[in-house]
Amino acid sequence: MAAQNSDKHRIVVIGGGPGGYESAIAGAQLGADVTLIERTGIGGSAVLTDVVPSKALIASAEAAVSIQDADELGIQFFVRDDNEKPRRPEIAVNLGKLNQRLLRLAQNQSDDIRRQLKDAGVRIIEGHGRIVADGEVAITAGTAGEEFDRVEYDSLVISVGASPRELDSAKPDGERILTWKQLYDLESLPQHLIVVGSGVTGAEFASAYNALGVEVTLISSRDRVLPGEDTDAADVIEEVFMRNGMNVLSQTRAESVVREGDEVVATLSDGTEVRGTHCLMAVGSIPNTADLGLEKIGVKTTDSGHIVVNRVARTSLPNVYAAGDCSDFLPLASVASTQGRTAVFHALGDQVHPISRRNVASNVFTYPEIATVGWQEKDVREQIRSGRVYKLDLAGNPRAKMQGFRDGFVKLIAGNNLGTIIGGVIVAPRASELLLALSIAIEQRLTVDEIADSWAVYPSLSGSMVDAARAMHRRIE
Ligand SMILES: Cc1cc2nc3c(=O)[nH]c(=O)nc-3n(C[C@H](O)[C@H](O)[C@H](O)COP(=O)(O)OP(=O)(O)OC[C@H]3O[C@@H](n4cnc5c(N)ncnc54)[C@H](O)[C@@H]3O)c2cc1C
Ligand SMILES: NC(=O)c1ccc[n+]([C@@H]2O[C@H](COP(=O)([O-])OP(=O)(O)OC[C@H]3O[C@@H](n4cnc5c(N)ncnc54)[C@H](O)[C@@H]3O)[C@@H](O)[C@H]2O)c1
Repeated sequence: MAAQNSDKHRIVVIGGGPGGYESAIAGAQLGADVTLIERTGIGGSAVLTDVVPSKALIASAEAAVSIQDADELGIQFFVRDDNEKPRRPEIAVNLGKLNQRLLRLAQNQSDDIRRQLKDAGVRIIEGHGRIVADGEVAITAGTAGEEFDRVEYDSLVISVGASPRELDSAKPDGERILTWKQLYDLESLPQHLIVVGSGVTGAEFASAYNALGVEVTLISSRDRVLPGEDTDAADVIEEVFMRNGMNVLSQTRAESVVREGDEVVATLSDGTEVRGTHCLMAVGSIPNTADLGLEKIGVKTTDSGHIVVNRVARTSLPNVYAAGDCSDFLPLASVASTQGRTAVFHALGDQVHPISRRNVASNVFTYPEIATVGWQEKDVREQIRSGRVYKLDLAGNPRAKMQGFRDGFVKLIAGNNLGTIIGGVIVAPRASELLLALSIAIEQRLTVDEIADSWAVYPSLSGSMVDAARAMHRRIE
């Protein structure tokens, strides 16, 4: 049994991703005795295989886009041949080097988090945690290995994340048929990448590989890509994808994906075959809750295996919390860490702000990006929330023109009466950096007139938010 200090509140955290490490650090900060159990690597999938490497890949893709777009801004690249004649240079993507950089970044971040946990006084145990009784977790070497330790808890935080969903008819082989975690093993760019699934994961990778010069076919089971996003925003992204030569196949499912030598063959629901050199399966995730012993203590889960939590991340048991992708809240790294902190504050009797699903900000890192917060136009149209909507295209924004940005918009959603901002969508390069103003407006219940009276720099993309707010002004009767 690990040496715990039973004079203190003992918190055990299973899983070392954003949900887990944030809760562990918060617990230690508040004076608890904290043990964190992690079976793969500190930082979790978020740091090691999902958020960090994918966003670093997207940074490289953005560099490639800047090179492609430079010509329009009058910047040309050339080399002189032996006769001093200018020629266009070849631009090559060294995927091996690029991937090494991403993995190095991920490992550095994991090391930083481990240091933070150690400095905070968190006990880290490497192994697979499994609940054996109310108040007790056993640790084994790997999922099927020998038990080598036990820890006791007053409060338990489960933050075990999720794993890529696999289809029996399209099993990843790690070489040609890949999950997003296996993409980083590629040494050179695929000639033709088939992406199955046009949710956020599929769309982000399709966008990035397309920008890196890869032929991409995106198989989307819905009417349009990104079915969960604002429809105007999804339309912009689909249009940009197609303009950039991506083959988008909508309203069709990949029934199977198999390997034929150096090719992969995806068979669609109508029997059509799509041939490529590689296939990325991006068909969603399943929570890692199956082999955790939840049934031993009666923690309630949904049919999909997600742990049911309330707004302070508490499960059906008063001393058990769940944070992140294994819970039935939103699968975002930012949400996981907020849930983790909230859980521990609640367990230790500190001040708690229950999380409001509606106010969570999110971003799709395609090119351009889609940043979203608050109520959406769909909610207004379906009369779930009353309000009015105004959309202003970026094409008229002076800064956008200067920078050569053609695609995108700002959409504000405001209450009918006072014009209080209740939601918004920004589609623009780096929209993620512009969204905070809208998040603050929503949290602080600012009105369109208060945004309209705020100063934006001229020229700036954020000026479009002020312009949209001005257009929404109504005379107060
Ligand atoms: C490709 C991709 C890109 C993404 N990009 C973004 C983004 O840009 N922004 C954003 O906000 N979100 C993004 N997400 C979502 C984000 O990755 C998740 O929401 C986040 O990882 C959730 O954190 P977590 O702590 O719940 O789980 P994880 O990060 O998955 O960590 C869980 C950890 O628990 C460990 N574990 C599991 N079971 C056990 C056990 N029994 N014992 C011990 N350890 C265990 C695992 O090894 C893992 O390390 C992305 C997701 C994907 C797939
Ligand atoms: N930038 C970010 O913050 C970011 C990035 C990636 C993921 N995420 C998080 O992860 C969540 C999950 O996103 P996701 O894209 O991984 O999964 P998802 O479940 O949202 O999307 C998977 C898509 O694949 C489709 N699909 C399933 N089987 C198919 C088949 N056989 N053929 C064709 N299509 C098929 C589904 O209809 C669905 O639209 C997101 O909601 C988001 O919260 C966030």
